[in-house]
Amino acid sequence: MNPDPQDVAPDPVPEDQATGTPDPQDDAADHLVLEGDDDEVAEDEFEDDDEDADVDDDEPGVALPLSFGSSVPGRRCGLIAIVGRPNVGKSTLLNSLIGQKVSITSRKAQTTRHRITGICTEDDTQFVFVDTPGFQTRHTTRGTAALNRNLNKTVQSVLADVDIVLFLVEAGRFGVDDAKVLALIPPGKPTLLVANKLDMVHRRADLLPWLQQMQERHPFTEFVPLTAQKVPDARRLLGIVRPHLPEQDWFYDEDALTDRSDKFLASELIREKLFRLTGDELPYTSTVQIDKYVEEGRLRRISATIVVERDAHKGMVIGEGGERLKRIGTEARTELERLTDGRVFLELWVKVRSGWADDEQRLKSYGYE
Ligand SMILES: Nc1nc2c(ncn2[C@@H]2O[C@H](COP(=O)(O)OP(=O)(O)OP(=O)(O)O)[C@@H](O)[C@H]2O)c(=O)[nH]1
Repeated sequence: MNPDPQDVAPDPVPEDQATGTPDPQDDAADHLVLEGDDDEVAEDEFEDDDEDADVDDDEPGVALPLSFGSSVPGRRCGLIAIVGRPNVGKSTLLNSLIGQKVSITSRKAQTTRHRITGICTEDDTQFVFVDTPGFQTRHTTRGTAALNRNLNKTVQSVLADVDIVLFLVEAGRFGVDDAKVLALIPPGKPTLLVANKLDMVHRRADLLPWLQQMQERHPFTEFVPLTAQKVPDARRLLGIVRPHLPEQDWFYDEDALTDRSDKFLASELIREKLFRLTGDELPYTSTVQIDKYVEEGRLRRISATIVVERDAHKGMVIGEGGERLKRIGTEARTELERLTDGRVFLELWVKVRSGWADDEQRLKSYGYE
């Protein structure tokens, strides 16, 4: 949804001209556009996205956590990949592992450049699950060999970075699709053989010859039969994974992030920057609405509106000469780029909507039920 043309200044104001003078008369939006490396990226850089010219494709998985090396005694934190052929139960396992936690607070987010699919913090350990593109995609369009090669390369580089791999198969089965995934796991990488859908196996003893064959295929670190749908079963895995994660401080807050949608994540991040950078001045009734969220390859075009209750609040958000709005946008964009491992084009608006918090219709349009 685009901002209502009635409410919005007709011409986008470039970042360096973002106005700091809120219009007291109406709820016209003040507007800021952020793209690429702050001032350095010109609009036309985005024309040739398809060729990924402005995305560093050679290193999708090389970055280490920014907090790499720092350590809090007794704490562990690391990256985990869940891989397996389609339909083997990866999402089910992830859901059972991370449960229903949904709050994000990135107060001390020090993230990897990988796409995070879920985080679980248990006692002294933070488990960070990362996406492996290609195997997470349920319906890939019929690809060319080059595309497949590229996907495989991406998967391999992600797998090279993680601390441990959970290789999911259906207990008692191993087909061509499974073999293709297994072949991508780098030699020497700690890998658990997770035999899922154990509930479908009638006689456990039948698994023994199969297990023997599996051990001949790959030097698995451990064999874990389970039913991913059963939460205690899944969570037993955490204890097995834990010793494989390095001793270092957590990358995220204890109650951090989930696999909520990227759009939700974007609004939460902007909201977080908004409140952090306005301190106690801004009432908590202010909110952020995502008007547009478009993915174009690894570029995301995001348009968001900060909705405040009074003109005075609008001034606080914009700051002198637009400085504060610029900082909110820059910080949100930078973090979104890290989290999505891509480029972000962020457009920010500020609008006054008196009493929006009491207006049911608007609450709905801002994503509150
Ligand atoms: N019986 C049984 N079914 C399971 C189990 N785990 C997952 N399933 C079912 O298997 C199907 C596929 O599960 P998903 O979690 O979507 O599998 P996925 O590997 O994420 O699939 P893709 O997204 O296609 O890669 C779903 O119908 C699940 O309900 C299990 O432990 N037992």
